[in-house]
Amino acid sequence: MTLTDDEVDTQLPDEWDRQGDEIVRTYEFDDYLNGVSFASDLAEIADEEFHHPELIIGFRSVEVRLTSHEAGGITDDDIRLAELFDDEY
Ligand SMILES: C[C@H](O)[C@H](O)[C@H]1CNC2=NC(N)=NC(=O)C2=N1
Repeated sequence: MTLTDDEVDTQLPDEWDRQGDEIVRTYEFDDYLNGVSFASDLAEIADEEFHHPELIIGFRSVEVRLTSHEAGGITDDDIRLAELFDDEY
């Protein structure tokens, strides 16, 4: 279920980092409300996919953290969501 370290390294989209059992990207915006709107867009995608990130909304940024809680690590679901989120940005 969880990906191997090599699989994570090769499948992780370019702008994302691995931090332990999570993959992380921080998206930057020109103003606060654009970030909030983007976070809301991601929430819609997450609900459709039934796989939910942690979203940290900053002044002009949205930090996105993905992990697969039930599997206890990083899975294909996390990689898929990262790609869908990048398409939304
Ligand atoms: C019951 C469990 O919460 C659900 O199966 C889904 C909901 N969204 C989820 N989101 C994430 N990130 N990991 C999960 O394991 C997960 N499980």
